[in-house]
Amino acid sequence: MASSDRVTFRTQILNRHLRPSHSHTFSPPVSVSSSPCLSYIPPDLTEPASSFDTKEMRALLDAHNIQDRDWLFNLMIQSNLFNPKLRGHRVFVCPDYNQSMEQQREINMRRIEYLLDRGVFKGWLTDSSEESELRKVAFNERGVVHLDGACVGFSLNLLVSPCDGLKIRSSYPHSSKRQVLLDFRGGAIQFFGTKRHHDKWLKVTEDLGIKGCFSMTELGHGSNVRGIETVTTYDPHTGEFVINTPCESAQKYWIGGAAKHATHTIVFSQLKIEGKDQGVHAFIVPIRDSDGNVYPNIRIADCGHKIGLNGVDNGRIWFDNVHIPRENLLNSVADVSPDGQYLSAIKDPDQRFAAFLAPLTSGRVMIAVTAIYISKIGLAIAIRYALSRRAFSLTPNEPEVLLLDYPSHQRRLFPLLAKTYAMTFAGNHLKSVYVKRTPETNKIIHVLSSGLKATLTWHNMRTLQECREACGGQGLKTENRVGNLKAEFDVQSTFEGDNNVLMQQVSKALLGEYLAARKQSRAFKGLWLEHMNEPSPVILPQLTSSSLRSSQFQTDIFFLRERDLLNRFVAEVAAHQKQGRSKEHAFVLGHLLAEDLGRAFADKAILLTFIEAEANVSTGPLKNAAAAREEVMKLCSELRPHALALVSSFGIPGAFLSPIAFDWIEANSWPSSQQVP
Ligand SMILES: Cc1cc2nc3c(=O)[nH]c(=O)nc-3n(C[C@H](O)[C@H](O)[C@H](O)COP(=O)(O)OP(=O)(O)OC[C@H]3O[C@@H](n4cnc5c(N)ncnc54)[C@H](O)[C@@H]3O)c2cc1C
Repeated sequence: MASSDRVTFRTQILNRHLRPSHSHTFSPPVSVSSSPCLSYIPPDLTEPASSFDTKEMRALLDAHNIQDRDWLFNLMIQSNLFNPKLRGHRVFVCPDYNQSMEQQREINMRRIEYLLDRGVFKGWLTDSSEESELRKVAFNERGVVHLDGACVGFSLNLLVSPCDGLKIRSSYPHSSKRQVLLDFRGGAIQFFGTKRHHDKWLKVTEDLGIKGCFSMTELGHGSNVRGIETVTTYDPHTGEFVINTPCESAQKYWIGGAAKHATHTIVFSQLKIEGKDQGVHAFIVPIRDSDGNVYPNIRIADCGHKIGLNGVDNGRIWFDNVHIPRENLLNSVADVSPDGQYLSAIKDPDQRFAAFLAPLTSGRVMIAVTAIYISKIGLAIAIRYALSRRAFSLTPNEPEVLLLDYPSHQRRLFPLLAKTYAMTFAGNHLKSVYVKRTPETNKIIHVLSSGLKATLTWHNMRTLQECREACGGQGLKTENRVGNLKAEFDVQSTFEGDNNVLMQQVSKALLGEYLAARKQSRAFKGLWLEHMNEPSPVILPQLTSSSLRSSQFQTDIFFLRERDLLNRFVAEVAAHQKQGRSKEHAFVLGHLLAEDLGRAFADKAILLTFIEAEANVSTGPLKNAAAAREEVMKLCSELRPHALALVSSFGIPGAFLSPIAFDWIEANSWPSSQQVP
């Protein structure tokens, strides 16, 4: 077709679209007569009378700062920035899903400023009391519930604390916009700095006088923080550090807040003093002026559009011999004197690195607990939908069956609901040990937050996928949120410590304690391994419904699993050592067992915290698959009458269902008690 013909052809098509001929116009029917297919009765979703009070249940689940959470929500619904919507006499806030990436980034900033003006971030960085920390967590949870990724923007990235990118590794704080900007991801300044940094930087950051970001990851090194290639040297003549990106793989990558808004960053870099490499250290580096102009010798590029979390402006940064004052070294673990001497009380580089990264747990704590809130959103949506949607009649001319009355639908959603309920208590426990942290509890917080972050975020993604499918085609609509939540929160399994790498850290810590206790012939202490001091639990061959539901049985089986994995790992490595094949096989085994052991630890932690929270937990894992299925269906039918009240408070009444059971039922790989050493 000649180009002029093509133009004519296109013009005709456009013309037809814009001015449709009469014959192509869709005319709605003049009147819609009543017909059976229109006798749809909307579901009655008023809160049902149930055997428990949903307000009390919410208090139990949220556990703290209930009024603060409601106060924050009220602030949000008073501003159009949060897109409030009235539906059925209730106000909801949700993101505007039609915004471009640029619009999402800008509105996030304006939301943060709006909340800042109303005192939401008061004391965010300057008040480290237990109450203040719990308030922060509550705000994060509340924000996440209502804003999807935009809230991540609000909640995790903007404030300079250790939460947005905190990967532990591996560790940098995970990222929401608030966390990035206000927290410098995970309170890096609080944790890595000393008084001189606290006095100078915390208040101004809290007031958004400067906006921080957290530059740990590089193009070439993510989980492996020790391998980063940015290099910093010290010039005693000027009293300045000089930061350099020596090669392309050393460019900082994924830095939340860097692409547009951040004025300062914390750069993680190798420190070289007089030619000697002293390992990874952190420095405060100004990158932009308050008008947004990037400083000389710094180059910044945008990471571009992502599958989710587009309210966060992730960027790449290169440093070309950038000079900063000596005082900008965050010196909690090591310092450099004006004449260029490297000073640290910790001589061993491995220990120094561990001490350096140890405080970066807040991001993981925050991610673990918010993941549970996201699961709650998905479940509330899917279960409410299943109480309104009908499909197929069992007998002709009878009403169609509610989705939630199908046993298969119950089997899909209720175990996830029950697990989410149980995991809430694990999350609450994690928060409480975190806010009460002392140097002695650092190790258990590291292990617990790693195991729970991985387990809860994996659970969240699995839950959202099931909820999406349970809503059928409606699950695909962005405004129904579930699909969008999948995209926004998928990254939780990667940042703040990749889940698989975190599980390796958990198993490494458990094995370390196991080997030390065995070598020194001492009792197990810490890391919740004290059960190993007792004789191995014996699982009875005949399991009944009541024994399955007893908390004794459930704890026994979890203890047994952990004991079995530890014993097996050590025995197998020893056997390979004998055969002179130690290293490679230990490496392979370590990797294969690491995740199992990490999961075993996290499941045990969830169960124990659940039991502690609920006096009479029952139900449990089954070895016999047929009996297991029967038991699960029984439990589902017990849960069914309460389903709506449950999602209204995100809980289940009493304690008749132990969610963890379902994992066990599905996994037929459990060794019999006879096989356990
Ligand atoms: C949206 C987003 C925001 C981010 N924000 C920030 C930020 O603000 N600041 C910042 O510094 N970083 C940030 N990051 C980076 C993030 O922390 C890293 O992506 C993460 O640590 C993983 O590193 P990586 O991408 O290099 O993956 P890799 O480390 O390359 O891992 C890739 C895969 O290999 C596996 N793997 C790696 N090592 C091992 C091993 N030893 N054994 C077995 N398997 C292994 C992992 O499990 C993973 O599946 C962000 C990332 C994203 C996506």
